[in-house]
Amino acid sequence: VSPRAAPKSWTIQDFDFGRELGRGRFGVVFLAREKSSRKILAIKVLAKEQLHIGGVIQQLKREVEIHSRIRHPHILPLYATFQDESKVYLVLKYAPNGDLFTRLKHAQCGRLDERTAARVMIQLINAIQTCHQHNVVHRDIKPENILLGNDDEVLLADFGWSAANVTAANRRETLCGTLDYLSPEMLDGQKYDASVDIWAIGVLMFELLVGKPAFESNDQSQTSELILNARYRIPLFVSQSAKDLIRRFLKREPSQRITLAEALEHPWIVRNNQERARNSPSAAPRSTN
Ligand SMILES: COCCOc1ccc2cc1OCC(=O)N(C)CCCNCc1c[nH]c3ncnc(c13)N2
Repeated sequence: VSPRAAPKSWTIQDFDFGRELGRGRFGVVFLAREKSSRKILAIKVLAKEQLHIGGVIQQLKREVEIHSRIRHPHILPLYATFQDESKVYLVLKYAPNGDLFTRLKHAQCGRLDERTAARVMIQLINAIQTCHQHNVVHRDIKPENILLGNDDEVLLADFGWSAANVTAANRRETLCGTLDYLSPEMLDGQKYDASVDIWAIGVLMFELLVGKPAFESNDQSQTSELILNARYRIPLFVSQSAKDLIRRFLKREPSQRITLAEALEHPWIVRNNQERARNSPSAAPRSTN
């Protein structure tokens, strides 16, 4: 029996690099084409020096191990990794419609209509449910990490934080970004579990429908205060059904939060994801007026 071919290890010579797609905490993502297959891809380039300073080498190893293990239609596939003396390269599927953060920024009044938001939510909930079934807590659900493939299919990226059991303290320091998605229990350094992702999904749902995160304010201590008291206001233009679901995600007490399975049954999700029956014989006769 011929020995199993060892998976080919790539070098940067195997790729033509294109434009920069975006910058994350520790890396830059480029559009790229693999030379022999001419396949279009995304390559995230991480500087070892930065990773070492950030003390996230172990985390990245765990991220890669998780990412190559979990396959799901709404989780961005990680095809391969390779490195040279100063960089680590992640070879990923290319999401041609960018990320949700950019999409929101350019959307009409910075928010999505309820039907579009519900279609994003159902895919995201399914992706997070799969992570939880693999005992992985994502921990960094936010619009920048939600990519859009063809016809707005959701592709969840960056399990960068899923590895660490970072305590809230050093997470706050290392988290140069926003506190907006942190759950109350993470903020006040209590032990936490997968329900931190359910909280974050609630913050995301609020942001898709309102155009800004639920606890946004002009300084971090005010944001922390609002999160710790689960204090937020949903504007009047949000439907009652959507309001109800947001409230069930954003319960201060983790054990009281709606489960992902229950969320998939919520009327707001079900109603907004029903394929509109188009003149199919079973469709109820449309009123003629
Ligand atoms: C440890 O890292 C694990 C992998 O993390 C990522 C893989 C791929 C990513 C983004 C990832 O993390 C988040 C991040 O780097 N940004 C927020 C900046 C770039 C935003 N995406 C831009 C983008 C547009 N079309 C894309 N097609 C595929 N991947 C993309 C993008 N980005």
